[in-house]
Amino acid sequence: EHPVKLNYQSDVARLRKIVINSLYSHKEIFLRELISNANDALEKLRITALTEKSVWDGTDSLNITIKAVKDEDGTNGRIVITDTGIGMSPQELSTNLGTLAKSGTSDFLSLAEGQEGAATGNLIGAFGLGFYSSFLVADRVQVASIPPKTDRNPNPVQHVFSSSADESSYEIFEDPRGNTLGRGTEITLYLKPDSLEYLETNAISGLVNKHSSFSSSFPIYLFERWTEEVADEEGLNTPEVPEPSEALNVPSTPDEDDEAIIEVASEHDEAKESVLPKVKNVTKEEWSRLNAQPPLWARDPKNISDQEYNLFYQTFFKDFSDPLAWHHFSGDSGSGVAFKAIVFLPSRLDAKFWQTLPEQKPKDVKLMVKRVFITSDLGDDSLPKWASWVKVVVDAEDLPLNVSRETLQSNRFLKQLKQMIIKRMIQLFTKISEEDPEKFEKIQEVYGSIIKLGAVEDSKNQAKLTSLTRFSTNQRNKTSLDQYLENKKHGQKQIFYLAEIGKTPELLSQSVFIEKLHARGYEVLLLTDPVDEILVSNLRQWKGIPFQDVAKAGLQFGDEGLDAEEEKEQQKDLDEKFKPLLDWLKLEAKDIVRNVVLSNRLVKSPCAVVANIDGYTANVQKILSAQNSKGGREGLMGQLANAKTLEINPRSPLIVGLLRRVEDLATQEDEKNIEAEELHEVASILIDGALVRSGFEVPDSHRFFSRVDRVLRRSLGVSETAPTDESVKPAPPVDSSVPDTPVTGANDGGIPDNVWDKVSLEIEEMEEDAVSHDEL
Ligand SMILES: Nc1ncnc2c1ncn2[C@@H]1O[C@H](COP(=O)(O)OP(=O)(O)OP(=O)(O)O)[C@@H](O)[C@H]1O
Repeated sequence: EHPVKLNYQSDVARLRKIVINSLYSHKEIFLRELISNANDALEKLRITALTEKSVWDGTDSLNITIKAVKDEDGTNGRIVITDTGIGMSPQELSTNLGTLAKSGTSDFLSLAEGQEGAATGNLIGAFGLGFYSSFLVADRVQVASIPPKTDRNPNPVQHVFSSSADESSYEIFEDPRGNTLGRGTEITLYLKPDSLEYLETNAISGLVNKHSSFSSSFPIYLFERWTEEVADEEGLNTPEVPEPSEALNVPSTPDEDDEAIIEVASEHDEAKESVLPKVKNVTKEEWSRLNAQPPLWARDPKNISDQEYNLFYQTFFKDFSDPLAWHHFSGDSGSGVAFKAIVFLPSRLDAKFWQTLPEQKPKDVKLMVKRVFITSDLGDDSLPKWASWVKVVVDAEDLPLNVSRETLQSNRFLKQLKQMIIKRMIQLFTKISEEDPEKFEKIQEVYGSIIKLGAVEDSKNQAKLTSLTRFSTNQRNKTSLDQYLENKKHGQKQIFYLAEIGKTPELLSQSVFIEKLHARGYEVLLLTDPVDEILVSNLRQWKGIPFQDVAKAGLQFGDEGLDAEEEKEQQKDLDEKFKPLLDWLKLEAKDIVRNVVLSNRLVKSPCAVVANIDGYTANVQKILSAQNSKGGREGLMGQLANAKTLEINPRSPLIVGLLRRVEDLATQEDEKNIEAEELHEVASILIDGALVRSGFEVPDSHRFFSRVDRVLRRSLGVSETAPTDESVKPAPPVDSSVPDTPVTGANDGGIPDNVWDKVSLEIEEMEEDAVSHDEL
């Protein structure tokens, strides 16, 4: 049988290129990926054997072996990774390794191709690049494989898949060595000159400990060979181990019992003690078990270092960055199922989390039973959207092992599991908030909005989650609602807040609405996150104290009743004094606001527009008009839009000046017309200015600016009526003809002009042809 040469599917070629070019700094992951494939193949064999006894009778061992082989001259070498798993037929070798069957691959590829190094690393980490990571360290890879005997395939034949890193094709041929494997797959990596460090067994055992001790529940053995000096005494000769077999040779199935070899080593120790021994060099070898430790989650947290957790997390959840925090615990579900679990908070959210929120489903809650992975789909008992990003491993002790999806779904354990994960997440957040302010800041950065979303979504845990929310205020950067209440002033019966989406807290803190509150020392929450205002209107109150939007009517400091009689008198005088201005402004502003009052919230600014209780704040109006532009609800909008009040500041000189002019107006009958026109304009600008200052839009910006222009003219002493010279040069007359030669110079320098010359020459020749044809 001749080798068959086949071309890689184009996606594979692209993926291999990305792997080779951009993952260089992560090249060590090849081993983790190949071990994880071997593990999957063993798992598949075991599961197939449940229904098809002939593939595995349960006696021979299921394991993974790794052997590094140096070339004779020591310059090059290869690593051979073998498993006794399900194996592949020649067709499977071709479809599994020569094509990419995964959905979403093309999307992934186009994403990865637009990114550099580290970013690609993250992407690929999330994607899992499997077999192709071989080419990070190998310039040639050979995969020998043979599936188990079955009724349909009673005489399987071992085949080899062979490919070089720089070729766009691969070969498949019958293994000239025959059926050396019996069953399973053997991958031989011919190492690149820059990857020869992996020929050292220490490097391999280091990597397996680092990345793979938790990625396989099957034993992993490493072939070790070393030279020792032993006493050269008769009868004590240790026979030399034969030299390593030729390429593609298979290591014998490792002895499950390593003890014998250790004994040899102790003999050597004794020998060393003898006086003047004759020594000779003896080559020794053994298969040593690498992943003897139980999986991390099954161990005692006391004996696990942070670094181990980090590495476990990275390997298990394929995330290249460390987790922000974790919680490792064991328990009993209450329905009698004992389990161990670790809840991890990743250090960042998926970039698309918020855009894809409506479809969010957790994909990293991994349910294991007795250390064997069962599912990460909890079906109906899935976590709520706000918590869907959490990464969890749960290992239950006594659910039936081969639970099907149906029985899983109806299992009480899953319902309890969901509650438990949420509970532990909140506990973890709370603990960090109490014990580690620095880390809590990081939590706020990544999960601040998520926690608020949770408080809105999850009514059962609303109080706990709300306690964990933090807000900027006019006085400090981050405050909890409880801290806010601790800081409230005597008599204060409202939690003051101001909301404007997309503004910075710094900008918000300069709003007219908090001028007086700020000057008097009251704290105001500054809400800039879209979910902030949703949360506040959802909560309505915290510990019995209602929230008060300071851009709305109804604001009370709470110490009004404490004012001295004298102050009340003063207020009454002011009301009386400004009555003419208030009445006049009410008429002027009747299309925009429902009322005009003296303000108790302004200090410096002359005026502001405040939404009535039933009206919309500028923030809400913006959201609504964005929605409204897509149709509907105009009537309500219009009606509620002027549910506003114009507040004026009686202490502002501008307002005092305006009062005086309005009073004069009443007395000076003769000049009334011009004067009234001018004042009308001032009032319009003042009202429009108040709207803008308060975050609203002016109803007609064109009119607004022509008024401003007129006032500017007046203050510059320029005639208000002097016309602007509006004459402009008109465009040339209509010309509908199409140029018969392309306009030179119109090609923006992209194509040189002489090319156009040639093109037009050809066009001319063609035209001549056409003419002569007609004449015929
Ligand atoms: N050691 C092996 N034994 C049997 N089949 C294997 C082995 N290694 C790979 N395969 C087959 O080749 C396929 C492709 O492997 P590859 O590593 O590229 O992707 P994957 O394992 O499916 O995905 P991922 O690496 O993201 O988990 C596997 O799905 C499996 O069917």
